[in-house]
Amino acid sequence: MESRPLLEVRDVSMVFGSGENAQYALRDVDLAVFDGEVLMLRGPSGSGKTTLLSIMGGILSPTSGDVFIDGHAMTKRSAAETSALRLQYFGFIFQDYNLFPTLSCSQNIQVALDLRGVVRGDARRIAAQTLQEVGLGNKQDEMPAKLSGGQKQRLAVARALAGSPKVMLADEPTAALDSGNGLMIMALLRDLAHARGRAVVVVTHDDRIMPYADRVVHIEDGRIKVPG
Ligand SMILES: Nc1ncnc2c1ncn2[C@@H]1O[C@H](COP(=O)(O)OP(=O)(O)OP(=O)(O)O)[C@@H](O)[C@H]1O
Repeated sequence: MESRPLLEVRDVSMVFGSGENAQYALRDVDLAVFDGEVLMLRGPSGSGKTTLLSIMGGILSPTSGDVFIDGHAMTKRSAAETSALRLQYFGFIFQDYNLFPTLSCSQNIQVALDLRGVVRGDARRIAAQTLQEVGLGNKQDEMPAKLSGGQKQRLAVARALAGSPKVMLADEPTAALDSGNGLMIMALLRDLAHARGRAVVVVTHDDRIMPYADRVVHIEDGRIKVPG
């Protein structure tokens, strides 16, 4: 039944340091992610989850192995080519929001669209629309400092959504939020996967959001743990 994965990690290993200080963060990892699913990555601290997420999105280049997005190799490319694929296919959400503090909510989204070559009038319109979608329609000109934690994360989600990513990668997106806000963020991400057929990968320690997972992958000591 399953078609070609949207994102595929093939035999990826990642070593930090060299010689006596070499440390394997990931070993021989294979993972396929399909459109329409929310995949959660779990595992103890230091097991390699963030490293894997960063490699999936082309933020880090693996020591060996390959990553494919929609059939395109992300690895063994120039930094400029990887960056272009990253912009075209991925959205990112982080625990600490990573907003631009000196820009308004709308401008935070518009700069992300500007990077993708969207012209200013369109960027303003898309920003307004995505803010509406995450329930911040009345905060367009507000500065991020004036928002609550939940609102800041919704703005970060809106910024990532605005680029219409095929894959959303989220690193502990609910860790700093109370339950209500955490569940609201997950509802937005699940809707992205289920209603719009995108893939969502979430690194999390947060038991409260586990009901939102379509699939859970466990990582230990840099390896995918096979169930059973
Ligand atoms: N830039 C780096 N330089 C050196 N070692 C690193 C680097 N990034 C990660 N590591 C090491 O790689 C291993 C995996 O780290 P990673 O952050 O991927 O784990 P994690 O599962 O996301 O942990 P946590 O749940 O605590 O965020 C750890 O031993 C970490 O110390």
